[in-house]
This record gives sequence, C-alpha cells and structure tokens, in this order.
Amino acid sequence: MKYVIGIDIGTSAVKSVLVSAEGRVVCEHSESYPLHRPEPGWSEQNPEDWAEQTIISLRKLMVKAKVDPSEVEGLSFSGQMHGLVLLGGNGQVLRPAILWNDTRTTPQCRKIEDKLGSQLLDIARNRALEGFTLPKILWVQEHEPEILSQAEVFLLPKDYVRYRLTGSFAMDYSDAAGTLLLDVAGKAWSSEIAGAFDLPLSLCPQLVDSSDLTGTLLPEVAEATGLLPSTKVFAGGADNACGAIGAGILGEGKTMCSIGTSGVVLSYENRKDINPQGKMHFFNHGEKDAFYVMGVTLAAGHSLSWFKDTFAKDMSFDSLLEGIESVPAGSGGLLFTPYISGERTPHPDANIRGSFIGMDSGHTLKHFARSVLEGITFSLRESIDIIRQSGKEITEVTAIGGGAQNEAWLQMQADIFNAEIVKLESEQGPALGAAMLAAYGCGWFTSLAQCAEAFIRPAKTYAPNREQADAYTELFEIYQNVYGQTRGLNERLAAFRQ
Ligand SMILES: Nc1ncnc2c1ncn2[C@@H]1O[C@H](COP(=O)(O)OP(=O)(O)O)[C@@H](O)[C@H]1O
Ligand SMILES: O=C(CO)[C@@H](O)[C@H](O)COP(=O)(O)O
Repeated sequence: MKYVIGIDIGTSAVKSVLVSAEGRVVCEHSESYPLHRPEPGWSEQNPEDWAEQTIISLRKLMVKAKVDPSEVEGLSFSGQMHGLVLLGGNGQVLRPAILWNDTRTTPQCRKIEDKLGSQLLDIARNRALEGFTLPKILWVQEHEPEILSQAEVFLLPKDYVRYRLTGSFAMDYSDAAGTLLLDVAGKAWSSEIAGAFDLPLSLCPQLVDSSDLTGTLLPEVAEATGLLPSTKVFAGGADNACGAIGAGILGEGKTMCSIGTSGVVLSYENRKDINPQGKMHFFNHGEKDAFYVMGVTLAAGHSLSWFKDTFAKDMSFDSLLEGIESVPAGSGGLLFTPYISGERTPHPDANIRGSFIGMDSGHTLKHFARSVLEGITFSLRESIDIIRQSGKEITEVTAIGGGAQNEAWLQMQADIFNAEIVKLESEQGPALGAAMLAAYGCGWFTSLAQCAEAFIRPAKTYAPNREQADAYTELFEIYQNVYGQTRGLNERLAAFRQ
C-alpha cells in the first residue's frame, strides 16, 4: 500500500493525517501548542513550537499507524494564514510570529490605504485588514526597526515548518495572496506595493504552486520522525485553500463553510478579473490558476470554545451542546454576536465586541449555548448573502472543521443559510486537502478534481426545515441590527479593555 501525509498547522494544534491511495484517513494525530496574548489585541506564537510539535506529531503518527516508512511517498502542508515569521541570515527566528487574529495594526492599515489608494484593490485585490501580513511587517518597521533591519526573508507559518523540515524557503500563491504583497491575478510579488513602504523584494521568498515539489526531508528530521529522507515534500497551501481542496470545492458553483477557530464561507471562482471591492477576500486557490472569494468570521469556533472555557469548563463540547435541538430557534429571545475578537466580514472592525441581547431570568445554559451557535451562524450567513448578491447561486454548502461535528449545528446551518448542508466522512478538510496536494504531486492523479472523486466521501445531507428557516429569516434581520446599535458603545468601552 502507498500513503501520503497531510499536515495542518492550525491555530490551536498541528494535525497530521495518514491517507491511503484510496483516500482513506487511516490514522491521525494532533499535538497542541500555546497562543500568547502579551497585550490586549495581540496574538503570537513561537514558530519553534510549530516545528517541534510537527516533528512529534509525525513521529507519533508513524508509531500509531505501524506502516513501513518506505510506503509514505510524500507529504504536504496546510497552514493558518497571514502569520508573520521574520528570519535572519542564518534562518533564525527574529521575534515571535504575529498571527492572523492579532489586531494591533489598525494604524498600519490606514497608512496602507492612504499611500496606495485604489492601487491596493487593483493589485492585491483585498483591502487592508489587521490580520493580513503587510500591516504586521509595517508594525515591526515602526516599532522594532532593529528587528526588521536584520530580516533576510519573511515566511508564513506552514512555510516556516516546511523550511525546518527541508532547509529551503518557498511560499505558495494561495498563502502569498493573504500577505497584501502579491499581485493576485498576475501571480508575482508586487514591486509597487513593496516599494511604497521601502521594503526590499528580497524579503519575499520564491513563489511556487501548492502542488510543486520543494524538496525532501533533512536527514535529522527523517530520523526524528521515523520517515525516510527521500520522502517528497510538496509546497502545500493556505488552510482555507486546502480546506477547499479537501471539501471538493474545485469547480464553479461550489461553496464550503468551515468552522475552526475562525469561520469561513468560501466559493470557487475561475475568473481572475473579478474585483469584489474588498467586501470579500479574493485569493488564489491551491488549484493552479484558480481563485476563490471568501468571507471570514474572526471568532467562530473560538466563540464556542471561549463560552465553554468560561462558563462550562468541565463539560465537553458534546455535553454542552447535548439537547440544544429542543431549545426553539431564537433561543428564547437571546441573541449573541460573535465579535469577541473584533470582526472581518461584513464589518472590518477591530474594536467591535460581542453581546448577548435579551437575557431573561428563565434562560439556562442550553439557551446560551444555542444562542452562541446561532450568532456564529448568522455571522457566516452575512458572507453567504454577499456571495449570493454577487450573482452566485448557493443551494448546497459543504461543512468542514471542528464545528461540523455537531448534528444540531449542521441542521442549524441548513436552516439559517437556506441551503442543503453536506457533511463529509472526515471533517479534517485542510489536512485532507494537504494530503491530496501530496497525492496529486506524487502523480497518483492527473488533476486535483480526479483526486477529489477518489478521496472525498459525503456522509450525510441536511435539508432546510421550512418552519425553522422562516423563523431564522426574521431573527437574522434583528441580528443584523446589533452591529450598528453596539458599535458606538464598544468604541467607548475600548478604553477599559485591559
Ligand atoms: N464536538 C464538537 N461539537 C461542536 N463543535 C466542536 C466540537 N469539537 C470542537 N468544536 C469546535 O471546533 C473548533 C476547533 O475546530 P478546528 O477545525 O479543530 O480548529 P483549528 O483548525 O482552527 O485549530 C473549536 O473551537 C470548537 O468551537
Ligand atoms: O485569517 C484567516 C483567513 O483569512 C483564518 O482562517 C486563518 O487562516 C486561520 O484559521 P483557523 O483554521 O485556525 O480557524
């Protein structure tokens, strides 16, 4: 039997999956690492933790799976997007990585908009958002100039791990698209954008396609993981691009909803000339020369894990959510907005914070749990609506990520999105997508779409329930009012956030 490995460098953990030539996930292993919040709004991780835990995770995967290392032909990566890793001349990490959910860079975003004006949307196809990489580089330029002056190259999280496994630098287009330094349609680093901020283009690594071979394992890594040094390492892609591959979003009209730490609604796009005017992200796909539009809820799964850790620490997700289907739509008049770390789509606002509106003495933990799920799903519906307004039809959505494990939540997505929800046999979309890039890169298939036919298996479909969907249409309208009604209050409260 032959195998490939997909490695997802997530925000909370690295997940490795061993996938057989028939597309069966025969073994998986996960190792977590900490996230540091040294100041309000900051979010950092230690790149060494990603590298160490990836090696540990691969070793444990190989021990558990008991397969001969010679049967593992290749591996590839999926990674949390946008995180800035700055490396010096010897490849040493110069400061902790600044992550996608770090919101310190509002002034740098305004600076980018002022300097580039409409050029930004014309070239990078995306607006300046706190989570993207260029604002983070400008923050370091302004606050830690001595660090930037030592930097030889910047990488994104999975590129750093790949560098540690192979010794070579590269970045694929799907991840480079989230830096704001890429000419997305032209597939090249933008000298206009880099030049506007006095950044040398040499800071940007070599660009590759997601399925390109970037090397083989360093001998010491092979020894530590139990793999062979000849194991082929393919570039990989952004977690959302890999999630799209792992969910079979490989053709016009296909849409997915991923609920991980963040939440994402993503739709395939093969036209490179569309310009969503910054309302949605527009990024390169992991499939060569394809694209996707995407809306992001910053704290989707994170809202639920925050709620559980704060109010029901000793409960598992399953026990917290047990019986929520018996709470009616609208959670007894309780409405939650998931803005606990600010928001992106449709409100790019680092200052907004979440709310529970309508708390009543009759509400129980179950009402709160259901309203958290409803608020997260309403926020994702806002992205669905923007995509529908752009002329795309969305009648079916493939659900992936940790949030796709709960049946009641999947039914709620069908009711709130007014679309059929397809659950797959494995909700490990990004890691599976990374494994598919390796399988395609190894030449097992002639296209990713052919690989998807062999690897992706739908498990169950959830159809909208008319009565519930009608109730949600009314509730969604109320939900959409909360942002405007609470924005001013949150601006005033920001001074008290310590
Ligand atoms: N049993 C479950 N039921 C519903 N949601 C869950 C369950 N387990 C995890 N989740 C949600 O999934 C999220 C983690 O998803 P995952 O895709 O692993 O995230 P990431 O890749 O960002 O680390 C958690 O924050 C939680 O909200
Ligand atoms: O910032 C974005 C996309 O633009 C996030 O989707 C990150 O890529 C990480 O997401 P998780 O998979 O950890 O939720």
